[in-house]
Amino acid sequence: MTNPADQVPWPVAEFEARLRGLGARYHIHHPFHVRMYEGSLEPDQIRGWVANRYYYQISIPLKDAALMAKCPDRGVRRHWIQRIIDHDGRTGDEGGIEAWTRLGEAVGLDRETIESQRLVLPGVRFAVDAYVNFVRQSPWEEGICSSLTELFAPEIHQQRLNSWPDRYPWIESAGLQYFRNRLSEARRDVEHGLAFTLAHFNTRPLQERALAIVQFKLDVLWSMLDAMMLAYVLDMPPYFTAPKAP
Ligand SMILES: O=C(O)c1cc(C(=O)O)c2c(n1)C(=O)C(=O)c1cc(C(=O)O)[nH]c1-2
Repeated sequence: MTNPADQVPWPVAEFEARLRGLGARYHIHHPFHVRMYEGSLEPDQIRGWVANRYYYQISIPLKDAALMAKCPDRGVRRHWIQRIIDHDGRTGDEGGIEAWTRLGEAVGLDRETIESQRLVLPGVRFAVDAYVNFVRQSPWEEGICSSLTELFAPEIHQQRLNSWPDRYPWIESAGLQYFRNRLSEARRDVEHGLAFTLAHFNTRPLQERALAIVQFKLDVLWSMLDAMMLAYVLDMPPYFTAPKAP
């Protein structure tokens, strides 16, 4: 039998604290990310990360467009459209995907290699696609909730800005502009996404659903780094044990 106390919604402050508590599982704690922060990654490992994360960057506007396409609320769309502009850019402000590509060039990748997606690992592709497909298939309100890992993103961008210049002095500082831009963009996005989630997910089952959605998104981010850890740190890229093609 369910306990009626389990059906009472958490007060908003407690719900918010539970959402924020999921930060303990953010990919900032993944061993690949810890190595990156500590400065112990080799240039090729940094290049692998940037080339793989490119796939996340180009998928985010597809995810945001899918959400907008089914959102009947004009006020929400007015907020959400800014996310697409942030990544795709406009004339005179080339946006996040271009800034990420410049980060790729600053770490020694050429544009063609990044844009070809040749270095994207299957595990990263599957994880990112799972996020886009989740938003395609779910109610738009759940799509908004799934962006809430961005609560924890300013800290991770700031950590990179603090550590990379000392630990990876071979990377030109101009290449880090993406992280600088995201500090304010992520804060603004999450203010809206969090206020919406706290108001909309207002019964206990909905609140529990919201926590499960954010956990799913944490799984996406963690799994991306698992694939990179295996390929670039543990030297076990896909098919490394498979017989060579004749
Ligand atoms: O570098 C990171 O660790 C990181 C994480 C996340 C995130 O938490 O999903 C995003 C970003 N960066 C990011 O730059 C970004 O534009 C972004 C958009 C979203 C989203 O779910 O809509 N997450 C993130």
